[in-house]
Amino acid sequence: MKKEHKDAIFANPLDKVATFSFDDQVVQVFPDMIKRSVPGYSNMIGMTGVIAKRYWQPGTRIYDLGCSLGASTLSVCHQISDPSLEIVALDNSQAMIERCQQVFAQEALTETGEPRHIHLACADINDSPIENASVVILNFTFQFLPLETRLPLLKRIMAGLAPGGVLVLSEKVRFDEHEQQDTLFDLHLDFKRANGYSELEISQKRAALENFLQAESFATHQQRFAEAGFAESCVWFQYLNFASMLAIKAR
Ligand SMILES: Nc1ncnc2c1ncn2[C@@H]1O[C@H](C[S@+](CC[C@H]([NH3+])C(=O)[O-])CC(=O)[O-])[C@@H](O)[C@H]1O
Ligand SMILES: O=C(O)C(=O)Cc1ccccc1
Repeated sequence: MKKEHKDAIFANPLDKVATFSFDDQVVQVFPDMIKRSVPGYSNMIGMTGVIAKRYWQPGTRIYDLGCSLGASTLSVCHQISDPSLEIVALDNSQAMIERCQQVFAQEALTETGEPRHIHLACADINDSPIENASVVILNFTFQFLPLETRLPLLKRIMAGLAPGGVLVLSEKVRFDEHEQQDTLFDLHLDFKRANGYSELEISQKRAALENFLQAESFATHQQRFAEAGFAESCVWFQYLNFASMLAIKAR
């Protein structure tokens, strides 16, 4: 395994903070960055595999949309040992896909050491077919999609899911009540400080994410799930302003 590098991307003053990009530099430090930035990340990833095990229907696929370095796919592989399982893992960052390919070659193996059936591709999830799925995972990806593409994507996911299938959606969320928003937002900054990020790193990253990561409220997510045709949705995890939801298609 390649050594995991510490995230210091925003540690030095930048003349101009460019919009965040999932480039080579981010790929190098991504596991460290996401663990130190997203409260509850490991819990949500770990439980994603457990949820997948309950909802996966043999003969159908699992989709990991915005797979980055494949953490959700690996969680699924740890929980579902059936070698017939087919996973489609997509990301539109070529740098992520190249590194993810190495991770899967080393870690995504069956009990007998064979490679798992994973279709890994560099693709925009907004123009990729979603077919014959029983589990669709969007772990911290939906928040980066342009707002107007969010409902159309959920409708395509709904259409590609088998009856009784599930969507796992993990996101940064925002709150309509100002006090709650301020409290949980400030505590997230404290979470980052406690994980060793400096004020400069925090403020430069915040500038880089402005208008790029657009968090929405639980109410907005719930309304959209219903509009896309999901029979049921719920929040199954929340840690500060990060949460994971399930949306289930009727049987
Ligand atoms: N339109 C798009 N099409 C495909 N990929 C996209 C698109 N937009 C963004 N991405 C990809 O979505 C990923 C988001 S990271 C996901 C973490 C992973 N799920 C994890 O649980 O470890 C979360 C984060 O960095 O906060 C990046 O790899 C982008 O390239
Ligand atoms: O760092 C933040 O403030 C976040 O919202 C999470 C995040 C984590 C990794 C890449 C981009 C955003």
